[in-house]
Parts: sequence; C-alpha cells; structure tokens
Amino acid sequence: MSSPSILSPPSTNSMAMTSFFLHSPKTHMVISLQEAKTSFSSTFLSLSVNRKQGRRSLQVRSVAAPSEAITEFDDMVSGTKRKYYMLGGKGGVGKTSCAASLAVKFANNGHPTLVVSTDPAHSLSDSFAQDLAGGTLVAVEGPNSPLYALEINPEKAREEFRSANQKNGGSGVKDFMDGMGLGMIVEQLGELKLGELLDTPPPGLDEAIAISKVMQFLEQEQYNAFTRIVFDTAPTGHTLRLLSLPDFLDASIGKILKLKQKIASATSAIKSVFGQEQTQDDAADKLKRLRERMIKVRELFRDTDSTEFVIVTIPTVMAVSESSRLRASLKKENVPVKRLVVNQVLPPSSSDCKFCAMKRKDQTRALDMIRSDPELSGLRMIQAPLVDVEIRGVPALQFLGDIVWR
Ligand SMILES: Nc1ncnc2c1ncn2[C@@H]1O[C@H](COP(=O)(O)OP(=O)(O)OP(=O)(O)O)[C@@H](O)[C@H]1O
Repeated sequence: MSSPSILSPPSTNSMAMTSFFLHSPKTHMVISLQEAKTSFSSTFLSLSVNRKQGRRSLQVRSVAAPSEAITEFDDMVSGTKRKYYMLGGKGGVGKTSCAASLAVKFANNGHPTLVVSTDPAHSLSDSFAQDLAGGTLVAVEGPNSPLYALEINPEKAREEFRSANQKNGGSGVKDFMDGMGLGMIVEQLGELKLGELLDTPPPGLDEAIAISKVMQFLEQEQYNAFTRIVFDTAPTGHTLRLLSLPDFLDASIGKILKLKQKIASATSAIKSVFGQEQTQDDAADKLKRLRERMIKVRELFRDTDSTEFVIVTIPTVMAVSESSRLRASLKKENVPVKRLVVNQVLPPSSSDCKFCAMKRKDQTRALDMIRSDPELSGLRMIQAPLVDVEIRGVPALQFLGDIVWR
C-alpha cells in the first residue's frame, strides 16, 4: 500500500526543495513537488505514498542527514533546565511562524513546551490551525511531546488589573477622601494621574501586564513541567518599551508611595476620630507588584544562561534597518542575542521572471546590508526560504522548523 522512498540527497549545499499544500492537520499533505534547487536545508524528506479517499497523498517526515554533525539546535535542545526563547521583530516578518515552528521542534525533541503569545494581534491559532484562544493553557495536537499554547489577551489583562485597582484603591480612595472633605489630598491624588495611567496606558503597559501575567502563571506548580518556553512577542516597539517600563514605573511608583504615606496618616487620623475600618489594598500596592514582576521579566530577558532573544527579519532595507535598531537597543539593555532569522528569502532559481529578478536583487542588497551592519553582522544568520503556500498546521511548522532550527 505504501512504499517509502527517499528523495536523493542533494549535492553539497543544494537539495530538491519541496513545496506543498496541506490537506490534513496531521501528517498527510498533498504535494505539488516543485523541483527548485535551494541551499536552505540539509533536511531530507522521506516520502511514503498513500491512497486515501481516492486522493494521492504523501506522508512527509524529515530524517536527519546520515553524517550530520553536532548542530546549533543540539545546543538549544540540550539539558532539561528550563530555557526561554523570545522571538521578536517587525510586524509581519514571520515571528509567529518561527516561534511556532521552534515550539514544535522542541516538543518533537522531547521537551514539554509552552508557546506563549503576548502580541495583541494573536496569530498562534492561525499558525497552528487550531483554536488556542481563551487565555488559558490549550494543548496543541500533533507533536510527540506535550506542547501547550497560551494566548494572553493584553486588553483583558489590563481590564482585570484596572477593575481590581478601582475596587481596592484608585477612585475608591479618591471617593473616600473626597467624602471626608480632604480636598487637598484628592488634588494630589489627581496629580498622580493613576486613573490616566490606566485609562490611557503608556505604550508597552499592555504588553508588560501580559508578560507579568505569564510570570504569574509560571510561578504556579502546574507549569513546572515545561522545559522550553517560546514567546511570540509583539512587534519591535512594544518589546523595547517593555524593557524600559520598570524605570517608568519606578518614577510613578516613587510618587505614589509618597502619597500613600500621606493618605495612610490622614486615614488613620480619621479612623481614630470616627472608628472606621480602612482596608485599602490600594493602587500603589498593585503597581508595586507589577513593577516587581517587570523587574523579574527584565532580569529574565538578560539572563544569558536561560534566555535568548531571536530577531526575526525579512530581506528588505526597512526590516533590516529596524532589526539593526532592535539589536542596538537589546544590547544596551544587555539582552542576549545570538541568532538572526532572515525569513522569506527567494529560493534560487535559474529562470526568474522580471519581477522575481528585481525582488532577488533587492533581497541580495538587504542581505549584504546585514553582512556589513555593525549590529547584525556578528549574529548567526539563518536564512529561511519564501515558500509558495501559507505555513499553517503542525506538519508545515515542522517543515519550516527543520529548515530554520538546525
Ligand atoms: N517563509 C515563509 N514563506 C511563506 N510564507 C510565510 C513565511 N513565513 C511566514 N509566512 C506567512 O506570512 C504571514 C505572516 O507570518 P507570521 O504571522 O508568522 O508573521 P508575524 O511576524 O508573527 O506577524 P505579526 O507581527 O502580524 O504577528 C503568514 O501568513 C505566514 O504563513
């Protein structure tokens, strides 16, 4: 029924590149074999032909090249101590696809893995072609070891934070003080701009609260099992602002704490007169906890032993320039970066159309720019080909992962 065959190994640095269309979430794919010599992968494809529902389908699994030496991925996969991989870059370059493909590869290599999205425009569900929404752990079907996804909704996280804050402090304190005729302190509270902070949060606060939420989750026992955690982060700007957020919160919280002391002494004076109970776990405490978590996040981002930030880009001048700025900022923040994934590189072809030839010229220029960029040239460049179908579902992510993560 099924007859396995192996595509002949490529001559050095080139192989038969396979483009395909998925028709099942598991292992079966309808293949339109398109011979294109590429230098992207040393992965070999083992094909077994099945006849299923009258359709010709091919089972694709990647097998290691026989003489494969120790690879960089071996380094990423070795050890059971928990490691974090944060993937970031400009919008639309393929962060989610790369993050999801890395998560699948970790899981297929025996690591219970968690893939987290803190990007407000979640695309993990689209990428895995499974519904992973809901803000809780959801099992991803397909990989050999447990793979779970968590899509944090920053809007919702902020709402939770805000309503807790309103209940326990913030305007509660304000109303209380107002009622007591302590106008002066109310004015000072106004100056704190607490309400404003939460109504029109500074850029990056959403992401900060989302990541803080992840940190909160990770402190729970049920998360101990995960040995690899992959973050699909929000586009560049948010990530950078996130890193500087503890400083921002420092400034606000300093002010808040000072006022909190004033309020505490005023309310205890009131209490002693009226005998009222005043149990305000106020906004300052909430923000203080958020700040503590942010500091933890910042430390985590900087921990070379457990964390790596992978920049994902595409070969265009704009994306490369942004990646260079990202790398410079990450360096300033001491965030370890080793790899640069250049996604959507045109596969080599001997018969380019005019459009493709122009595109290729542009890409070559952008790739040269990377090689001579002071921020990017020191990184290990990984090129991933532009494939002619959308990368969706576990088998496709596995395919991409075997090209990118080697
Ligand atoms: N190498 C590739 N070849 C072809 N299509 C690709 C490739 N990489 C990603 N794509 C496609 O590009 C689109 C954007 O990819 P993806 O969602 O991974 O990007 P992103 O950087 O996470 O985007 P966003 O910033 O909007 O979250 C998707 O449709 C994905 O399937």
